[in-house]
Amino acid sequence: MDAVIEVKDLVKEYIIVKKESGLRGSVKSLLFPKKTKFNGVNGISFSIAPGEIVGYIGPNGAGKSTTIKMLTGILHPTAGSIQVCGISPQADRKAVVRKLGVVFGQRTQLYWDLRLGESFELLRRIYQIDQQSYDNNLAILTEVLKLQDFINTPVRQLSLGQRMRGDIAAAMLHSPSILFLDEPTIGLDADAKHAIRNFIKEINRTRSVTVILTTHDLDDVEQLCSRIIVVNNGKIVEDGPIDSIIHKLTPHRMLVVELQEPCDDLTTPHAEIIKQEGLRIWYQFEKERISASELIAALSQKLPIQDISVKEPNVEDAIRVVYKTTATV
Ligand SMILES: Nc1ncnc2c1ncn2[C@@H]1O[C@H](COP(=O)(O)OP(=O)(O)OP(=O)(O)O)[C@@H](O)[C@H]1O
Repeated sequence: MDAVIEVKDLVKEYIIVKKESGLRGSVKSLLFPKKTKFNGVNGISFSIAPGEIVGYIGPNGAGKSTTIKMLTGILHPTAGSIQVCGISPQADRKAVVRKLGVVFGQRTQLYWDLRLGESFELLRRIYQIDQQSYDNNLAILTEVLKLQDFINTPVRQLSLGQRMRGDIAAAMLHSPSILFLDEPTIGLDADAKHAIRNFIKEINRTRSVTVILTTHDLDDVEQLCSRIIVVNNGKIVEDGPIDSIIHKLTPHRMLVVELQEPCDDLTTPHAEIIKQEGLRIWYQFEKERISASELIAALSQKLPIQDISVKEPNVEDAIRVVYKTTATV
């Protein structure tokens, strides 16, 4: 199937002014600024198929927002090419914007002084959405995002969770086929996160909306994304299905053993003890070298075991490995 987003060798160069220390340094930098070039995004390529939910993740300063801003036409790339539904955002931003819904968790596209419903109405006029599809969309969005209790509240009086639901509805009013979400659950309580995650799943399932999500909340990633693209220092360091990235990066599993009574020798040649608290011991083992059941059998021979559990590595364990190994690249 043809990609809805195709990015090739994307580069964004920023010019930064290096400040010298002290008052004299500050004055000197002001009069004779020392400019250096720096690539916030440094040669990124990927393609996204229709209906995918992709987590675009990476540590602070990795280049996520810079990429999203270029995809939505806010920033101009220094080099490389972008196609969104076959259109370049640089060549025809208006046409691309019609295909996109964009939500920046830290900012709002709603109007502070208007009621939420009035903000939507204003966006209807700006986007020139025909009345019937607007009415249909608003009815669905109001129900799924549970907006009815605050649709007549001025935007400035909305709580963060209500405002975020309003912003997501605003981004979906013109029925975009692609939704960019930048930190959509930041600062929200568990209920609001749940509502937003459900909504994302729902629009993806029922309308095949393609979703690109940047987030530091790995629960978002685990619950929503089938694929992750991990960026660091402006480059892609991993791209693929979550399960295979976890499998590749975390060859270890954990066996947690609870003993009936203290024992002198807890060691085994098959696993490493990485933590002990009272009668509870955490053994780390390589899943390629020994299976959990073989390790349990070996330990049962020598230890009086009360209880046992196996902990599988999750996306957080894998991401920690990526960030650690690419921090200084
Ligand atoms: N306008 C700018 N001028 C100069 N440098 C910039 C500018 N915007 C971003 N940068 C730098 O480019 C790099 C990538 O920034 P970007 O905002 O894309 O990161 P990010 O992955 O979105 O980070 P975060 O998770 O903190 O939001 C960072 O080193 C940042 O300091």
